[in-house]
Amino acid sequence: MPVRVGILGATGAVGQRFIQLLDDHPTFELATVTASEASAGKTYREAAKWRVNTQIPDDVAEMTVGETAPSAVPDDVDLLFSSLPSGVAREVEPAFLEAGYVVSSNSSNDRMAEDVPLTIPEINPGHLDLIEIQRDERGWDGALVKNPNCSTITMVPTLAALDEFGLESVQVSTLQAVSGAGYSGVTSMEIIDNAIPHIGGEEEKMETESRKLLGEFDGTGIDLHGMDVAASCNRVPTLDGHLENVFAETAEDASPAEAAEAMRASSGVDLPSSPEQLIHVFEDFERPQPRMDRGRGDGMQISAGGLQETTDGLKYNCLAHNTIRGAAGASLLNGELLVADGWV
Ligand SMILES: NC(=O)C1=CN([C@@H]2O[C@H](COP(=O)(O)OP(=O)(O)OC[C@H]3O[C@@H](n4cnc5c(N)ncnc54)[C@H](OP(=O)(O)O)[C@@H]3O)[C@@H](O)[C@H]2O)C=CC1
Ligand SMILES: N[C@@H](CC(=O)OP(=O)(O)O)C(=O)O
Repeated sequence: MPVRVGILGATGAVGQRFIQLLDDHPTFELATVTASEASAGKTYREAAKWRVNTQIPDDVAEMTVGETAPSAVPDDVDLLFSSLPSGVAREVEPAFLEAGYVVSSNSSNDRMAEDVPLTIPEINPGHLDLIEIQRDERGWDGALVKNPNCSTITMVPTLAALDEFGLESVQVSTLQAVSGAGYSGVTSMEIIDNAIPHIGGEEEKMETESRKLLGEFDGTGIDLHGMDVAASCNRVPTLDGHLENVFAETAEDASPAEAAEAMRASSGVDLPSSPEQLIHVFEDFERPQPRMDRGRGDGMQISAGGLQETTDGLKYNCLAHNTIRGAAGASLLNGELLVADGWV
């Protein structure tokens, strides 16, 4: 039996990626789409300014967009994906949880809440057990699970691999694609022939979310990883794919070859959207590059390269597709884990 799913905020940039990724999904069947009051009542084709590089699936194009309220979602929908602006999500997600829905959300609100799992299925699937605590504390039957920020999720799988040598500190500088800011986020006059050395809130997200993702669940909560993380975030004129330069210090010395081996050993998990190998490591120092490598593993694989020793540790580059592995694909994969683990 397929799992019937819905998308909250389905007309937006990330919502469109959800629709693309759900087309022909082996277990999920898209049953409902919601957006703002301005879109509700229109067909999806009328409401969405479609920007993804595949056609709108015919059945979705003719769906009527619903209001983003539990009363507008059919009772037989088992799982909701949320790609609402975070201010909106903060207000409306609780209503869905109180109504008993399981929500896999990409929006940044509540990612650091103590009772909300922030998960990457290949890295910290056990954190889903926080749902029991969440339900006890909040008194709802639903469940809220978040995926991390797109820049955080690009780096964390590589850090998880290096943690076998005892991660102590990480510095990272990002080169983030314009799609991360949304379709109207930066104007062409701002970004062409330019780079912007600030993305509001992004550095703090990388510094905090990475410690939660690599933290230990002790049965009552998450003990944050003890590493220090410092991030510097930059917007550059690429369309999709965040490239990051990472400097890492570990307690035990790791050579570039040992670090590459640890990264290559990071495997995917047995879920439809997980790649077979989580991290592809290039020997070629000119890779990874956004245009050439963001599509690896259908946009779900992390790429790394340029591994070298520094006086204090290692440096390397990593890359991921920010709207697939960094957004819709990450939520979808969390949804697959929720089903596999029996939460849906
Ligand atoms: N763009 C990206 O690459 C990434 C985005 N994110 C996060 O994902 C979320 C969505 O981003 P993105 O898709 O770019 O945003 P968009 O602005 O493109 O889309 C927002 C969606 O939410 C709906 N919406 C807006 N206001 C309301 C409201 N008051 N009530 C109900 N629905 C509403 C919109 O509907 P309508 O069309 O009717 O206005 C639309 O469907 C954000 O939290 C963002 O920070 C995370 C990682 C990457
Ligand atoms: N801030 C990210 C995209 C984003 O919306 O992140 P978050 O999911 O943390 O809100 C970027 O600009 O590339």
